[in-house]
Amino acid sequence: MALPILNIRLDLYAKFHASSRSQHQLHLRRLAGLPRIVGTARFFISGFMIKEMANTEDLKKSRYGRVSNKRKFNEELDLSLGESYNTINLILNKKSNGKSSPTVLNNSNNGKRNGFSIGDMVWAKTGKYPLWPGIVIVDPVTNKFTKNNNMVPMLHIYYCNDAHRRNWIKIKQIIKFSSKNEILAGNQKLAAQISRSKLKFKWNQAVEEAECLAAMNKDQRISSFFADNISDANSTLADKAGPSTEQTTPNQQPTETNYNGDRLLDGTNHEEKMLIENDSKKEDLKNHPRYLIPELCRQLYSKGLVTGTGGGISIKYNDQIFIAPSGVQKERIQPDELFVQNLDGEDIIVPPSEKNLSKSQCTPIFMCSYHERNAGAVIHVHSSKVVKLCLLNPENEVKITGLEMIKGIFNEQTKKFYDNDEELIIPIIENSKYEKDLVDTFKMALTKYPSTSAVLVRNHGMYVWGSDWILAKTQLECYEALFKDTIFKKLNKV
Ligand SMILES: CSC[C@@H](O)[C@@H](O)C(=O)COP(=O)(O)O
Ligand SMILES: [Zn+2]
Repeated sequence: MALPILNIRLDLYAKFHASSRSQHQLHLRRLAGLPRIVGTARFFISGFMIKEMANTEDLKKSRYGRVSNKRKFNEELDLSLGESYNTINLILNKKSNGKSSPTVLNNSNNGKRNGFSIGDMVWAKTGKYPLWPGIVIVDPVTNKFTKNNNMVPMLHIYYCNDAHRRNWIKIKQIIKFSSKNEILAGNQKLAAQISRSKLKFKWNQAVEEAECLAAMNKDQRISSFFADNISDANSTLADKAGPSTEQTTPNQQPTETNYNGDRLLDGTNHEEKMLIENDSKKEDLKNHPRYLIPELCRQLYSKGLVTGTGGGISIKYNDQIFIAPSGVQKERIQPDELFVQNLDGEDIIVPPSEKNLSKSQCTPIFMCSYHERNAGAVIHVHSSKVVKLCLLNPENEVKITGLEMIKGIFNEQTKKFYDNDEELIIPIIENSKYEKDLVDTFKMALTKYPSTSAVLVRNHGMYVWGSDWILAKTQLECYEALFKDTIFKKLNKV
């Protein structure tokens, strides 16, 4: 089984890349050759998966209320809360409520639709499946928990004991959750359907899970639900499909008949299909800044670029600016420790108050990059290569020629990547006591060097940005390689 799974994953990954049309990715393939780039990113993604798989063991041991893997617990919880901000109008108190969850700062209405709101336990009826328990949670793709489909109100439901599956359901097919005894007592048809259903065992487990979840408050419920379902997603691939298999992907809704045969039209069998769906959902989640920032910080730390609490990252996501906390070990950042603000600098979500965190001191520079350069992500690193290069280069700019990696740098003025025979000029600004005091000279450098995608700060490090986090990261890698070779050239006068 290991090989087919691996192939499906690599295939998914290849599809992900093939569908990417962004200019810089095409360019990078040209620059470095597809295998190398794919290899690097594959390493990144497979590393993530290996970690997830390793975590699964811990999670499996602990169903309900017994979350043994705190990191995964928090990641899942925080993502749902973070993403919910845009549209759900969730009221959460600005003050600490004593729970470890990020605080959504929003004072709009009560976020109910036909009496349902995020975190509500429900019974949902879909297709031929028996009434199935689930939770109302936002769709991670659209950030909404409710929508209209041809004027018909729908809710987005995640199902219990169904491998983290979800779909949109008409509200008229949903009722408030009640216990197993109550629902069966009032519904003889359901009792009969369950007794002869192949899904009987799975349904009973789902109900058991739902009853445990129903006893929790909404925050605990959502986090516990995701913690358990991650383990399910990895451990029950051979299970029969549950209720969500009719329309597991919001935009593309497979019909029931897709799942009736052993082998589907695209050549995959039922188990493979389930695996692909699970993986593609994880793909959505992995590209969320709540996952990306901690993950990228760990990678940068391992390269010595954000050590001793220095450096940081910010990513823009649907006009929300995610920012790492200040003065913490950057390789240990948890998803709930991120700050989220809008482009005007107003806080949207802040970490739990008991964590006593403050926003990165680099925030003014991050914001400057968003406003002045329409960046999608900004990375600040304390690069020893930058420090050395600035020592060897007292001018207020560094010029680099004749190196292949120049092709990985995007010229912000021409909107094209450099060619390797072009001269790359990167501005250097002087360091200051506080990061915020760099803003004026940083801005001046942006004006003076409209082509640049990085600013070096003497004796300190650099800021590098890109239209998205991938370009910010790959340019950082190219700059680091260029600086290493330029230092060598300067030292050896070649
Ligand atoms: C080692 S202290 C470094 C800080 O002064 C600053 O330069 C920095 O890069 C990190 O700022 P932070 O506020 O932790 O995000
Ligand atoms: Zn710094």
